[in-house]
Amino acid sequence: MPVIVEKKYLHLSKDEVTFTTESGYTFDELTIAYEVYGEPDIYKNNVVLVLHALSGDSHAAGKYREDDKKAGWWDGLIGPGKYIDTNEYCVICSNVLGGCQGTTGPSSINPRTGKPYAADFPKINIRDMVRVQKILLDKLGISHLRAVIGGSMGGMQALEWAVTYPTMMDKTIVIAATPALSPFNIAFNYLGLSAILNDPNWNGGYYYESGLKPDKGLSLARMIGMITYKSDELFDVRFGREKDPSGMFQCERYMEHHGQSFLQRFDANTYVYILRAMNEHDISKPYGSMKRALQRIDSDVLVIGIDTDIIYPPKYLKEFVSNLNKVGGCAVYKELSSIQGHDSFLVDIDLLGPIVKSFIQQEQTNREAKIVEL
Ligand SMILES: CC(=O)SCCNC(=O)CCNC(=O)[C@H](O)C(C)(C)COP(=O)(O)OP(=O)(O)OC[C@H]1O[C@@H](n2cnc3c(N)ncnc32)[C@H](O)[C@@H]1OP(=O)(O)O
Ligand SMILES: N[C@@H](CCO)C(=O)O
Repeated sequence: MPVIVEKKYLHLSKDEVTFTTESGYTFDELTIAYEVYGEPDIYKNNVVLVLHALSGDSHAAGKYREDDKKAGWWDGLIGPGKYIDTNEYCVICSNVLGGCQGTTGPSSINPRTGKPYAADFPKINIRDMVRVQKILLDKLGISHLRAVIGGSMGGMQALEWAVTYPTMMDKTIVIAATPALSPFNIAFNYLGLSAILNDPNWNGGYYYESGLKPDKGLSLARMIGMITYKSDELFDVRFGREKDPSGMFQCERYMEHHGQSFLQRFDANTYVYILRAMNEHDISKPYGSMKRALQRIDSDVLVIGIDTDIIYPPKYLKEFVSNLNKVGGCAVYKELSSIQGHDSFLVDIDLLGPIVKSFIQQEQTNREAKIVEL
């Protein structure tokens, strides 16, 4: 029997919104889409905040209806008796600011114009996303987190959480992400951005009312992204050089499928805003140096790399762990060995799950003892 879950919305009206982006825009209204799995304990001390990646959403686990074709994107990890056991923990996941799955984003109606924000949506960054999640937790009365966890852009948010609100969580789990986005990733993102921005229907982002969407650009951007989330070995094993009856390579069909199906669930403006937010990701920015940013981290940190990840190679993740420990942090590195590439964290749940489970359950390091040791 699937766990039936409900998507909820926190709507903040003009009188209630106090959120200003780092770029200086104050929203007149804000909606945050979120889901909750499990129950908070009486002290609300068992909450795990899950942060989604680029194309994810608040639907991390369960099904909305029994006959849904698919469950949430981390359903293998989260649920009763699963690695993040919702009999023990209360898991919360929300759609990011700028998203297109219920939280205010470029396709939402701008109350100042009565039309979608489109390119009038303000510039956002990963810290803005995190500050909006903090508003949600405040409204839910949650002031302490057992853990924050996320992969890829979710890992960037987890890091920002650890630096921005360092005493709020016991544990931070960062999967396949780095403290600042690498130039290699920025270059790949440039291809995705170029695909959308050069689509004849782009119209500077103001395409909602024309009925003509920049679908070609968005599907090309997704296909470019998909290659970076996989691995050479995976494609070799899965598709080889096989063709379908029409003469198309299976790997080409696969790309085509993902490019087309993305159009059913994603908005081109959200893609552009989120890629730009990822490009700016750098936890050191508000603090003047990486060392100062790392010194703020107070939680135990688990960093998980993937040996075949071409966009977040393990060497950067190990370097981050080493730098954090050098400034008195308490970080460990674990690696998944998988042919799945970057997407391993979404696919290899039985490799990832035991590592996550034991880390969340472990006692938090005694920080006072640590300070004395230093
Ligand atoms: C952390 C986050 O929040 S991310 C949110 C989750 N992300 C997504 O849902 C994004 C879309 N999905 C994906 O990227 C992947 O499905 C993952 C990463 C979630 C899982 O990866 P995998 O289990 O390897 O799935 P895979 O990459 O094979 O994709 C399966 C799809 O490809 C299709 N497919 C597989 N082989 C072929 C082929 N030769 N030709 C055409 N289509 C193919 C399948 O029919 C299936 O289609 P469907 O998704 O429409 O049902
Ligand atoms: N494949 C995942 C991870 C990207 O980093 C996604 O689409 O969000």
